[in-house]
Amino acid sequence: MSNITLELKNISKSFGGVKALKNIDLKVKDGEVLAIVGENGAGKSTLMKIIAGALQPNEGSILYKGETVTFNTPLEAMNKGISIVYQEPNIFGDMSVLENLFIGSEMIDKSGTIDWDKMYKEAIEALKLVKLSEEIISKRMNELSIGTQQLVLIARGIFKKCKILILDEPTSILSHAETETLFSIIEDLREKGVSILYISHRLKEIIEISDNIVVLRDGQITENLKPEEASEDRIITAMSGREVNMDTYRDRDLSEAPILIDVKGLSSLKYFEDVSFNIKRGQILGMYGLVGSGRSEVARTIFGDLKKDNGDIYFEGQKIDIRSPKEAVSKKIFYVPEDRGVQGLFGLHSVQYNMSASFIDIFCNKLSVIDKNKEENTIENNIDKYSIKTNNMKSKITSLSGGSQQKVLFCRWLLEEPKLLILDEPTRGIDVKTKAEIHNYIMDLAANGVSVLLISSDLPEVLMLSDVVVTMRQGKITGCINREDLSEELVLKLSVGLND
Ligand SMILES: Nc1ncnc2c1ncn2[C@@H]1O[C@H](COP(=O)(O)OP(=O)(O)OP(=O)(O)O)[C@@H](O)[C@H]1O
Repeated sequence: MSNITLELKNISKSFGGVKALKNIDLKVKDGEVLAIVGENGAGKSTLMKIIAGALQPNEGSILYKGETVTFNTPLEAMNKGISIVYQEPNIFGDMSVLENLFIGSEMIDKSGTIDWDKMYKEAIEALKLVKLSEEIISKRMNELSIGTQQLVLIARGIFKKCKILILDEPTSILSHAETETLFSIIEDLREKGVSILYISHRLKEIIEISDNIVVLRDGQITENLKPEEASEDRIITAMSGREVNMDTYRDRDLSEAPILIDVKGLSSLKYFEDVSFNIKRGQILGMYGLVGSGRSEVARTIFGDLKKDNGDIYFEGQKIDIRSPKEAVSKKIFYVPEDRGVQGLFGLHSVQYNMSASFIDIFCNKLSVIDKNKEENTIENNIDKYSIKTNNMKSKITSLSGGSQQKVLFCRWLLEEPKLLILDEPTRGIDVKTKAEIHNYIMDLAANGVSVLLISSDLPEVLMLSDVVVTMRQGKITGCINREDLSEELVLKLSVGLND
């Protein structure tokens, strides 16, 4: 058939003993939006990396526009019209948007020097495709929000003869408005005949935008669904092979619960100002705001990772002055950060090291010697409990799928029981089944008296788990809504300033 852009035949890929993909057959049509779903570690990213030339299969062949091809590098694939945009923006932060757009494919004039004028003109066109203004062209990438960085990378992927665009979990870091923009970009591309391969754990959006849904489980395709026949439950069952209970919130009466932490007029002037809220014992306080609203910085200040300029924090009724994360941890305030790659994980180390890094002393005997058996049994149990896909606990953390890395980080902070657990985007990149498990786990912790500060851009998650929601905008608190008054509309209005 002439309208098949890409065909994979019998593709397999192993990493050591892990068979990441087994005999994959897949066809992608012109202008098709094909969603790829699966649990963490199912093989989605590996499959996409093979199509984009970042990995080579052990077996099988790829036909692109009817011809058998081998891509040895992503640049080779990109030059043929296949681009990939990864989940975590792969940027050169100190370089300009212009430089990032052209890195590796700079334009050279007749005299052999870089033709900045020509590149600038093309950059304007490229940014138009993703609805970004040319004003950002000279800015450094790390001056932009993470969502805008992602859109710049999408612009880089599509503005030159793009035939296939692969998006690996694009919306997990995009704001509501940026997600809407992305969907309209996808619509434009579909009309131009560009095929989109779209990985996401957000099933609602998949049903909304895709033409077909392919379900991967343990490296194999288990189902091929049309969105009109694919309810969220059906997809989840296909992904996990069993039904998952997504119903989480349990009503609790917290009227008598004492206040654990009382934040009064807290400011860190570069990021936020005059922030006040309190969290009771066993209460989940959701903090919602657009990227850049100052939510993570509030969390980092409470954790002693950023310096406060003004305001007070009372913890268990006592005024405290936390000047380092170490002091916070000693008070049983734990923080699972947003950006696992930069802030959370030790990339050169094993799963074991990464899981026990913060609380190694709990495995020590009276002589302060690490009881290896105790440590390894605990790690093994967690790997099992959270279905972390890894060869074994000695594997390097970076060999795990994104979702499994996140689970390791989460487990690390639950080795000891916190009093206040700060979770910054706890389920970003986590599959629906594990997400439901983590939600249940958060509810269990709260039921046992742990207070939770939940920062999340996943509005349904915030609405489902929180007893109270605080909204932030441009470094200020714009609202505090009790559970009985919560609605998606109200939270969004307050976080974009429509209630001003
Ligand atoms: N470079 C690597 N070295 C060793 N194992 C790897 C490597 N890359 C992936 N794997 C393994 O291959 C399997 C599939 O991983 P992959 O990243 O493709 O999953 P995924 O479906 O994209 O998961 P997620 O949703 O968590 O991102 C996992 O078991 C993972 O640990």
